[in-house]
Amino acid sequence: MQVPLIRLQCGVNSYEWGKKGSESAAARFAAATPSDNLSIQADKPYAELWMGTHPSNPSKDLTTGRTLLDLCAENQLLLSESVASKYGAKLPFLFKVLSINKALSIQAHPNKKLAEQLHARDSKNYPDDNHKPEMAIAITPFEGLCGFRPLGEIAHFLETVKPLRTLVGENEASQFIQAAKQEGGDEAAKKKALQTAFGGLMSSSPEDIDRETANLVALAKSEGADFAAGGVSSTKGAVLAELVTRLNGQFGSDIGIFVLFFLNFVTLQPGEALFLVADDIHAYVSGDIVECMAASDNVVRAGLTPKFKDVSTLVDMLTYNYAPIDEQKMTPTEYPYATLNREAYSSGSSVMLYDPPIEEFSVVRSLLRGEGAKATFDPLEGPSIVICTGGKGTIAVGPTKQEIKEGYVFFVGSTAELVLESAVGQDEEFTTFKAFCEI
Ligand SMILES: NNC(=O)[C@@H](O)[C@H](O)[C@H](O)COP(=O)(O)O
Ligand SMILES: [Zn+2]
Repeated sequence: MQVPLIRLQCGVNSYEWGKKGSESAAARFAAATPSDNLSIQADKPYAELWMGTHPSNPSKDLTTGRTLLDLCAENQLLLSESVASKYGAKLPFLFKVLSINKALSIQAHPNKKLAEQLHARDSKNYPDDNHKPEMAIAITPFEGLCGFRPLGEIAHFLETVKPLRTLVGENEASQFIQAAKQEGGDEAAKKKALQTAFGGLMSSSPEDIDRETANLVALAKSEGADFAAGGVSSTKGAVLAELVTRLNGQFGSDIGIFVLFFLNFVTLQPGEALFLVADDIHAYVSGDIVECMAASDNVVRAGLTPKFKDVSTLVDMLTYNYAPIDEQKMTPTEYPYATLNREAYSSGSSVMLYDPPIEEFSVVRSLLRGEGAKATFDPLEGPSIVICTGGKGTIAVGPTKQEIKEGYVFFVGSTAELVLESAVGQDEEFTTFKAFCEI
């Protein structure tokens, strides 16, 4: 049976935070594939390229115009028996490119049980009954807020940033500081103190938020590097001052600006990654990323957004885990199921695996450097989606070979032996990301 290699036409969402026009990688990548309903407008934001079978923006077979969802429903072998029997006749993951001009919402994604409840209660705002653990891999330098800071850092900010302490509340702040400074101590009590302090912040009135935002921005502008008493080792005062003024410029007076002091500020260089389990609080701030997640579009938001906010649900659902920045990052490993040819080895090409601790997806990034560098992938018992984010080459499955360039997206059916070959110059790179599920 001929295993299919299907060129996909993928949709792009224009959320307000997306980069504008052709500055957006999501727009450029979408425009690389012929489409009768996409013409990039210079002043329009293009936030997310969606690759997959999610019904909100299903990818289509470029040749026939049929959705990948329909093709998988018709022939579950495209997914493999094991994947289709566990996840149904659709991809278990949703694969995206995000191009971020201004901060995404302060958000978390509900776990499976909560997703079912929210979907049953409010399917308009919660379109799926599925969890949404997600992984982000930087294509360009990326900034994000991910997970609660170590408690000592939050205590430092409550002691040194008066507008923050005012919004949290004097009692909640001092109880938190006391709990945070206890050596050892009861972990559950510390998380409870964190939830009380964070809940105090998030229940601030609009008048208080307006007043204290003005005070916070004035301090950030006047104190600069001395802001927040110089900050903490992971986020210096000058960085915080710049972030406060930047977010204020993007959103005006907003409780999300104060959440900065509770969450780790993470920067990723291209190829670095982070993984967020369900119920982990985060807000991406800038950069272009590849993102992969379980098949769901459930977002619980609480700030930095014009969209529907559900603050009480967010405060109640969070794990209140806290950890240093490095524990938020993922370390890729060499992918053992790809064979590089001599050109690829000698040019320093790489095939790296990003493998989060969940079943629905993993991602492989291939960097093939110079003409003729080639990677041959062992067949997978499951579906894959491949996107080229830089350079050009060919993609082949058995006797079927096609050209692939920046922005091209392909679906690769189960049990395919996939071959990627570079067609770039000596010192250039042919970069692809492949999301897949194999159980
Ligand atoms: N962390 N990234 C994600 O979860 C993306 O997949 C979501 O689609 C975005 O968060 C959506 O952000 P807004 O709701 O527009 O603020
Ligand atoms: Zn998210």
